[in-house]
Amino acid sequence: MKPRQPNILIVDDELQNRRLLAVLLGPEGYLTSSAASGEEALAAISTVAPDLILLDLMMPGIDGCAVASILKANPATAHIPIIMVTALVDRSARLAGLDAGAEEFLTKPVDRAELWLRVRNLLRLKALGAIESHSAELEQQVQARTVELQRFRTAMDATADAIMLLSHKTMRFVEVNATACAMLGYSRDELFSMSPCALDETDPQQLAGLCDALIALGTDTALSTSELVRKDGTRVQVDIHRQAMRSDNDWIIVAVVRDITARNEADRRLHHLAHHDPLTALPNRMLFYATLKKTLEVAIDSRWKVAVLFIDLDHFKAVNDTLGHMVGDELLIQFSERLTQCARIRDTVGRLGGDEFGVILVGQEGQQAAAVVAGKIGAALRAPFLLHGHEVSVSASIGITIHPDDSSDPDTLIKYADTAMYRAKQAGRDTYRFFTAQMNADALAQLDLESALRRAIDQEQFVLHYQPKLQLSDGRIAGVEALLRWQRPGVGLVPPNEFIPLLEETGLIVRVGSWVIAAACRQIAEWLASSVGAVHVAVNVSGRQFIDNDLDAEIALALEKYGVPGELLELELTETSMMANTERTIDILCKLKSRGVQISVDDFGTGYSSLSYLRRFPINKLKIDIAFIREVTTSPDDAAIVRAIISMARSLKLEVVAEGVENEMQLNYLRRHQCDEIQGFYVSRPLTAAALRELLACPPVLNLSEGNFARQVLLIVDDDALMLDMLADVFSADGYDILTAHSAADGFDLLALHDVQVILCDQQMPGMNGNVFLDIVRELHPETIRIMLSGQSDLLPIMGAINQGAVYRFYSKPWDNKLLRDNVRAAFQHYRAMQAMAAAQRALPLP
Ligand SMILES: Nc1nc2c(ncn2[C@@H]2O[C@H](COP(=O)(O)OP(=O)(O)OP(=O)(O)O)[C@@H](O)[C@H]2O)c(=O)[nH]1
Repeated sequence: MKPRQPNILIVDDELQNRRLLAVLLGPEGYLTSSAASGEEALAAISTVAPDLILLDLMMPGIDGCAVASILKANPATAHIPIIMVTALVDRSARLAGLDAGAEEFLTKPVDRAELWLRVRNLLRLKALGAIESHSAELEQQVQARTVELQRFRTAMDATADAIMLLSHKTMRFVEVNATACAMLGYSRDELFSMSPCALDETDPQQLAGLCDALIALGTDTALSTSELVRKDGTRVQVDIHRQAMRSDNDWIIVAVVRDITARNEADRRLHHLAHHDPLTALPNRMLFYATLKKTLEVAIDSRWKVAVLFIDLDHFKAVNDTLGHMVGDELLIQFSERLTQCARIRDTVGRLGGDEFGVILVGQEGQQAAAVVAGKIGAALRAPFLLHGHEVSVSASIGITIHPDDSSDPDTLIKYADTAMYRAKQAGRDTYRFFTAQMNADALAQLDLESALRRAIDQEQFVLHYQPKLQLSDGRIAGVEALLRWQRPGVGLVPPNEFIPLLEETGLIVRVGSWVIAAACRQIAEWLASSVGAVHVAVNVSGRQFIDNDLDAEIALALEKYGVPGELLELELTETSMMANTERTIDILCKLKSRGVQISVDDFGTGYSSLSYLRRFPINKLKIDIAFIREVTTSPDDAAIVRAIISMARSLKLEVVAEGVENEMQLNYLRRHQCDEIQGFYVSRPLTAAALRELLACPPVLNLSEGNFARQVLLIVDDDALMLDMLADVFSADGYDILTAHSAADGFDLLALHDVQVILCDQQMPGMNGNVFLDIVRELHPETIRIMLSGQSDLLPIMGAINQGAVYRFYSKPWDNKLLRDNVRAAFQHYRAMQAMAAAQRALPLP
């Protein structure tokens, strides 16, 4: 290649000089151009930069020094060598030229040889400088590239994904990052030297095909999920993004490889969590349902039977309430383990929610197998559970449905099993029930009843009936309890036990409860304004009314609306509803009490209340549950409970009302034991408002025999009528009220009716003998003095009775009249002494 001819710019204001210099340089192979002034020179240089400038020092306008200064100050022109040409010989002019940046000087007239020499040398020097700066530039570029490469490597190595660059031409890796080495267990060099096919067990042809497809894709990325083999033979699951990139005359396949083991594991765990119950690890309702659906599909094809067991723990809430949720949780865990052991491997056990579990049984037998498993579950629960140091026994109620007998639809089967479980609960729990068509009909009837109840609320089909309560101190009506009745169109009056549980269950009780409060207040106001006057009305409130409603505000509103004083309204709530939400209930009750509203605890004795617990509630009354009143005159246990409740109420300064009193015996017994009020059929059945008005206008006169301790009442019990007469004769002169009974049963009735103090009883009686009778009397009427008369020589049973405290004295027949009379007199004295002592103790202040 021919070297480029250097281009020299001659700047001089004298044409002669310019021509001369051009002539001198031409033969040496230089190209020349010229400028007649400094301004012209600067303009020319800005267009084409010359390789060298011959610059006249003295010029009009911009002189040589100024031109040199301008050029050297500009980085684009600073490298152009300048030879200053001057006629001046003085030193100061040369220095000014050098200061301005000129490299050389030539003196006019110019010597040809000197000119060539200077020009050549300067051009050489310039070329040398250019090379140096070029190589410095190259060096800089290489350094920058190295830094860039290093940065790229570092970035690649710092990437969590493996990055592998594959040459299409050589089918070898040309670059891999540290993550790739760590992921696969190979060093960089090992990866460079091996075939990529070894990593995913493809063959070279497959790999080539893959690369060709990528190249055809252009700039698009392809994603695939695959498994790579590590150096140690283990496998790693990966997502690979691949892209082909042009590189000179080759293609580089860039593969970004992500280890998805952790993600797959997280997906698996998430899937497990979504389908399993975290507490017991059993399939949850969703998976249980899906499994049942699949099982049914297979069963329909293969004519198998499928049984669904719906299992609900009995009284599980009590475990939570008494021992806490942690213990409840532990019970659910241990229960699920026992349940799983009752099923076979092919069966499915799941937790449907709360304390509800399900089992799917598949097989030929259906009903039989289901009964066996239900029995096994019942048996597995017999052994108590040890829960955080507490021994707890539980049972379960189980409902069973069978495909194809009951249904082949998963939803329906579960629903029917639930219905059957409910029946098992109703049958007393700890048992199982198969679903029957009747249950279905009942369930539908239940639904029907529910919608009828909703209509009843909207159409105000409810009425209140009123049952009076009698004050035992004076026999007057103390107040009434308002009882809800449903006048169902086309049906008549529906008994409360047929609809109140459903009102509770559906939550409708809150709306109905509000209606009851308003209706009771309206009725009180109506009576107040009439001749009837003030009547205390008690209404029942459900626990849900405390939770779902602002009960205090609601009652305040009703009292105000009807202008009723709070004192005439009483709320009855059960122990169980008080226990449910203690703090809120106490708060609301305190507010109500401050309005004068009376509070009584209904069905007392059936819940779990303790004395200390009761003290926290602002209550006025306890209502003893009917269950204890029914046999209060014959059952020592019931009598003991009733007496204990009355004495507890006394100590807490609460009034006591007995529910369900049906006869005179119960009335007298309760009266003698200081019960304040009674309610029950013996007083009156529940009445309509109109009937009650009549009753209040003309109150019943009840026979309330006077409790007079001055009277001395002696009860003589003997099945032999002659003996009875003889004994009555013996005491006729002693001034006692003598009662005679021919049997133990008669004796109980008389004891309930009268304030008997001393009992004389024959030992040998048909039915209940004297020993048993007096033993029961000891518990029913512990204050009585009991004397046994016996014609038998066997003293053992009598001694036993004396030792147990049932018998105070014993006499054998025939008796000595005087001795017997003396002893009976002593017995009455003993009775009086005991009563005086008990009264003195009662008078002591409470500890
Ligand atoms: N500890 C605990 N309790 C739960 C859990 N899930 C629900 N419960 C409670 O389980 C109880 C279920 O009560 P129910 O089945 O309605 O009533 P029950 O006391 O078992 O009475 P019956 O079923 O009528 O015999 C409720 O008190 C729930 O608060 C749980 O995961 N852990």
